[in-house]
Amino acid sequence: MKIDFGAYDGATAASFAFEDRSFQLSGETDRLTDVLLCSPHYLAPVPCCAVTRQNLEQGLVTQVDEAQRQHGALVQLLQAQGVRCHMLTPDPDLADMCFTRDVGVSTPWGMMALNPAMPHRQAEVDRLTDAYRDWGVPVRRITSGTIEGGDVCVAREGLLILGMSGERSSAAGVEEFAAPFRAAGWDVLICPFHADHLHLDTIFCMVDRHRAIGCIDLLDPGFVRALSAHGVSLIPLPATVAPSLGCNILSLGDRRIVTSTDAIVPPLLRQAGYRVMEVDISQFAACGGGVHCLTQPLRRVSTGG
Ligand SMILES: NC(=O)NCCC[C@H](N)C(=O)O
Repeated sequence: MKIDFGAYDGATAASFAFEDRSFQLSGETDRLTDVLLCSPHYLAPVPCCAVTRQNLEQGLVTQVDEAQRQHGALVQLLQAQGVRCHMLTPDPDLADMCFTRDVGVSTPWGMMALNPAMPHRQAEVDRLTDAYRDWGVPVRRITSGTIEGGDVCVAREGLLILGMSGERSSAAGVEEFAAPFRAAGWDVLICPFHADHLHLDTIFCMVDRHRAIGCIDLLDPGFVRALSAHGVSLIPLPATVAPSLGCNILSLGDRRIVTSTDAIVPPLLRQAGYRVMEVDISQFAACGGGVHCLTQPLRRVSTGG
């Protein structure tokens, strides 16, 4: 039976025949087939993270038209790469709703709605679960502590990585999220980091099953050792790329990576043999989020690489 699922039509949800509602993924760098986004129609700077606060002090005013243009270009790039883009309807009361990454995560056992620490982001989860209910997508919800998707990295089959600054993701939230993974025998690495960096995905992202990029000076040394012990090598980045969201990349699988336009990260990744596609996300970076934050992968398929 076909169900209707919101697909991109420029700004709002539209009808799209979707035959399989079993969203799941087991690895952050497997081939991306479906992703959830939300137009930045109501994007506004909220002084809830260090980057936005600093930009506001310097007079930041968000340009929504330009944000929509940049977001549209990201969607077009994803579609051109064969990724189905599904859209949440933006809500005028939810200024950060375009950062879909933070409110839900696809797991090997289906969709998990998260529990953001920031009060102004909590209603985003209700919009997400409403949409999943309308689309017939089963979803479970985190109920204890707080956890935001920028701190979740389903690295590869058998390895879950979670960031925990204590401000956005708490020990209780992290443990509730990790429980089914631990029960299934996955290794779980927890990376503590300073809350100024907001989420783990601003300082660490996987680029394939055995390689990651990371701001080496901002990562916990114990975490870096544990990565190495799990066979994950790190391409070290300078700490300066964190606030510009240069480390916040999206793997499409098959050695394809979407990055922001940046002088450091794209050349490093190309040199390492990846196909890099750059997009201008300056309007979002000013509000604390990059390419990874703007995308909630729904399904990835393993290609065995
Ligand atoms: N994963 C991410 O790092 N998401 C960016 C969220 C930015 C938003 N202004 C926030 O502070 O929640």
